[in-house]
Order: sequence, then structure tokens, then C-alpha cells
Amino acid sequence: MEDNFYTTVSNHSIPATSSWVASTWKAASSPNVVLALVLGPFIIAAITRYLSSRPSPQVGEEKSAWKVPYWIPFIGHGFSFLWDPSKMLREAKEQSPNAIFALHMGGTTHNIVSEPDLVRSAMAQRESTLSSHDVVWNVIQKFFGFPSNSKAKYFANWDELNTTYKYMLREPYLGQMLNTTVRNMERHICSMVSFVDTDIDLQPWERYAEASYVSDTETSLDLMKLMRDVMGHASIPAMHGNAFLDKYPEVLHDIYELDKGMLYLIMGLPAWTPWSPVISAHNARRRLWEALDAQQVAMDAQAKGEDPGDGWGDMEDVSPFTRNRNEMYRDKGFAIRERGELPTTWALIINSSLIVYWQILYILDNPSLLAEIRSEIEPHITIHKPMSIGRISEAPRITIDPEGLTTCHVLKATYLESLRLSAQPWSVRTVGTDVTLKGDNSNSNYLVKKGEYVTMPHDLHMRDPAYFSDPAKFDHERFLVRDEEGKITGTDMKTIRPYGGGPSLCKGRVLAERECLALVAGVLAYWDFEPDEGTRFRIPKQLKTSAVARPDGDTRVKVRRRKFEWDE
Ligand code: HEM
Repeated sequence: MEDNFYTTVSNHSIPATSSWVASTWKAASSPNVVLALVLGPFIIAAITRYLSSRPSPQVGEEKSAWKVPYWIPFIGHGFSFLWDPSKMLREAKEQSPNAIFALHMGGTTHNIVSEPDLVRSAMAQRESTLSSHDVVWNVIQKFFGFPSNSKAKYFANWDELNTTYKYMLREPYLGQMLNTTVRNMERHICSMVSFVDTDIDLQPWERYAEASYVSDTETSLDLMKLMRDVMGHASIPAMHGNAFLDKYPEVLHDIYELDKGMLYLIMGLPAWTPWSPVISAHNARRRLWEALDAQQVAMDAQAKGEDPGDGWGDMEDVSPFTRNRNEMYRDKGFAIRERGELPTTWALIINSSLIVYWQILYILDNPSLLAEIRSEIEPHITIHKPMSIGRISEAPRITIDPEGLTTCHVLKATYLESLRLSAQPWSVRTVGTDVTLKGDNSNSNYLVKKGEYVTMPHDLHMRDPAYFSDPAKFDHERFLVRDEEGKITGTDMKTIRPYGGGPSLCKGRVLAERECLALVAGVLAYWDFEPDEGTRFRIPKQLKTSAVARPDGDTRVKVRRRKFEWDE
């Protein structure tokens, strides 16, 4: 037996393993096997393609989504989707004979819905039919890093958590938070650019925007980074109090780093992945948790009548929203590590600060629009004549009236058009029971099946030429409402959904709109900009992010303070 075992069948005196390799090689190199190996993948791909393109059986009157054919089993459209989701969706929509089409990715089926009537129907379904819970938890756990064993507590207190949003959405709290934000903006707008050539004397946002001294009246810097940080320095203290940003000045940049790594974190890539954006995202998230946890510890101590600790001060300026959430966490026994302040802090920063950049850039690119907006906002912005001693004078102060700005329809229309062009929001739901999404007539109803997903990429609709002519062009006129004489009487948001919809509709939408209008108006009233090179501003390509696009490169601009009447 032993001899047989070690003796090769081919009678040669080579070891058995080699003999096995040799025989396998011989078999593998036979023409039939080579043919099978070469043709196999093609045959599998062809069968997959055939099976995936078979129409779903129709149930009664109701159609189901058109399935976009694919070639690779299980992975389906995964690669082309990851490569360029916007292009892929646009092309699939163009080919689709139905108002809904379905993509297959990683064994899951996504019914892609973008027509306004069908989105409305989806948003109106009960949570048990189309649920956002699983998707929300997936993001909360994987992206924000919540402990996975807190899921039960999180959902047990779902209603209480949602109730706290009234401290952001409703008066008088909304007004309080907005006023604090706008007062911070007023201070930062006057000192936005310092025209010094020593790095140490620059404002933090100038350093981040890579400011480079041109002259005593002119500085060159990156517009996106500047606006992002100025907005962040106004809104973070309005939510968390001044001490928070003083103690943790890196919070803003950690939020940007975290956001850049969103996809990697959702894919579950660990911190040791040898790819720097993944490592940076993990590190940024750890530092953010440390900062937010420290604030919760300080607030807990203060609530017990104890000293909140070094550098926190009296925390009187922490918003009612953050205070109320801290109270709720204590009442419901949430451990420090289970408290969810990172998602709201991220949501506060990440979208508004980018929209402000896009809106300012689109306006600057159109000088007659800029002039129109400057005259429209003039009654609601006051620039105060500064005190002077000899030839030295302080920077003029600015006062912004956010309520008044809500009547500036052209300004508001440019905000809506910036959202239409730059926001990329998606709402995703899991299908709990078979459901019919109703279109505007019985011929446009669609059945979606339990276990699948309804995925609503709102940007697909917001750039659909069937609804928005010349969709890539910035044209704020499309949102203006005029009377018979052509006089502007208001704005109409039409069917855009930059804030998502249904139960997970953005809770900061009113605050976002008012703070964006205030910052854009304040900056345009106070500062002049010109492109650093050439005569036109470059409108950069957009990179896909969570909800508002990032530009694909720098927007270097030269900034000067505007000339006011007393300068003449
Ligand atoms: C222009 C700026 C903003 C845009 C475009 C935006 C967009 C969005 C989108 C698309 C969603 C998800 C909706 C869905 O799942 O259907 C969302 C959710 C949310 N946003 Fe905003 N947002 C903005 C500003 C803000 C601000 C300033 C805050 C203030 C903290 C905020 C707080 C939230 C919160 C708390 C949620 C989660 C709501 C929930 O799950 O119940 N957002 N936002």
C-alpha cells in the first residue's frame, strides 16, 4: 500500500505531488479543458445576461421595474455603479422603458425611483412597508461608528430622539440658534481676510484656505475652503457653545476628513487598511467621538451641580437642542459612548458649508446677477462706518437681518438653483411588504417586492431634462415666480428634493436655508472677488459625496474689501 501510495501512476521516479501536478497540467492543457476555461466565463456571463434581462412576470394590472441587464452574477451592476453612479443611473434611465428600473448589486435588488409622483407615493408609505430604519442604522453604525450592541436601545428610544429635533425646527429655538449663528457670521465676515503676510497672524479659516498675501488690500485663497470654515466657525459654536470649538479646534477638519471616507467606512474597511483616506477617516472619527464625549461628560457633571472641568466655562451658550438631547440621554440611561451627537454635528456642517461655496461661485460667475443681488439685499444688510484715528481705521462692522433676507426672491432662487445643481441626496428604503407605488395614472403604477430596496436618487430627477430644460446650466430664473406684468412675486421649489423626504426628511432644512442666505448675502455685500487667473471663474467638476458635491480642485480667488461710501 505504502509503495503504491508513494509510487506515481505514470511509473516515473518523480515524487507523487509533482506527478499530480504533472497529470493535472496534462489534463488542464488538453484542448477541451482549455476551451472550457476560456469559454466558461463568457458562457456564465451570457447566461447571466439572458436571465437578468427576462421581464418579470406581470401581476394583474401592475408592472414591475425594468431590470437593467448585467453580465456578472451576484456582483451585477456593482462595479459600474461604484465607478460613476451618476453616469450609470442617467444611462439606465435613458434606456428604461418604464418609469422605474432595477439594479442588481451584491445580491440585492434596488428599484430606482426618481419620477416625482412615484417618489411622493414611496415617501407616503408607512414605516412597516417602506422602512428607513435598517438603512439609517447601517449608516449610524458603520459610518458614524456607534457600538453595534446599542441598536436595541437606539430603537427603543427612537421617538424620544426624534422629538429632540423640535429644538432645531421650531420657534423660539430655531430663531435662537439662527441668531447666534448670524451674530458669529457678522464677526467673522469683517475679519474674514486679514491682508497680512505672516502666517501666525492669519485667521484659522485663512490658513486652511491657503491664503497668500498679494498686497495690503488683496489676498489670494481657495474659496471653497474659506467658505466651509467660515460657516463652520459660525454654526458649531451656535450648537455646542464657544468652549467646544476653542477646546477642539480640529473638529471642523475632522468632519471633512470623515466625510471623505464615507464610502470606505460604510464598506466596513478597518483602520489598518493600507490606504490613507481610510486611515484618516478612522482617525478623524475617533477624535470627533473624543471631543463630543468630553462635552457630554462635562454637561453631565454640570447637571449634577459639579464643575464641568477645565476650559468648559459655564456652558450657558450651548444650544437648547444640545442641552435637551443631553437631558434625554441622562433620563434614558444612555452611556457616554452610546450618545449620538456625531450625526447631528456632521449634518450641521457638511452640506450648508458647501452649498454656500457653490452659490457664491455661481453668482460671481454672472456679474449682472451679482449686481442684481447686491441691490436686492441692500435693505437687509448694514455696513457700519468704522471709527478712524488719523489714517488708521478699524474694519467696518456688518449687521445682517436674516428675516429680511427671506423676502429676497432672486437670492433665494440662486440658493434653490445651487441645491438643484450641487446637491446629491439619496433616500433608501427596505421593502417590508409587497407594495404598489402609484404614478399619476393607473398605467404608471409599479409593484415592488418584499426584500428589495426602493432607492431614490433625487439628483437624477433634479438634473432630468424632461423637468429642467438645459439641466447642466445655472439658471435661477426657473425657480422665480412672476405675475402677469413679469414682476417677481416669489419662488417655487417645484419638484426638487434636496433635503430627502418622508420620516427622515432633513431636520435642519429651515436653519440651513436661512444661515446660507445670511452668509452669502453678508459676504457678497462686504467683499469683492476676482479669479486668481484669467477673467472667468472656473466652475469645477463635482465629486460625489454624501449630500452636497465637493469640487474636484481648488477655486483660487483674489479677495478685496469693497469700497463703501466713506471710502470715496
Ligand atoms: C443645504 C444644507 C442641507 C442639505 C442639502 C441637507 C440634506 C439632508 C438630506 C438629504 C438628509 C437625508 C434625508 C433622507 O434620508 O431622506 C438630511 C437629513 C438630516 N439633516 Fe440635513 N441637510 C442640510 C443641512 C442640515 C443642517 C444645517 C442640519 C442641522 C443640524 C441638518 C440636519 C439633518 C438631520 C438631523 C437629518 C437626519 C434626519 C432623520 O434621519 O430623521 N441638515 N439632510
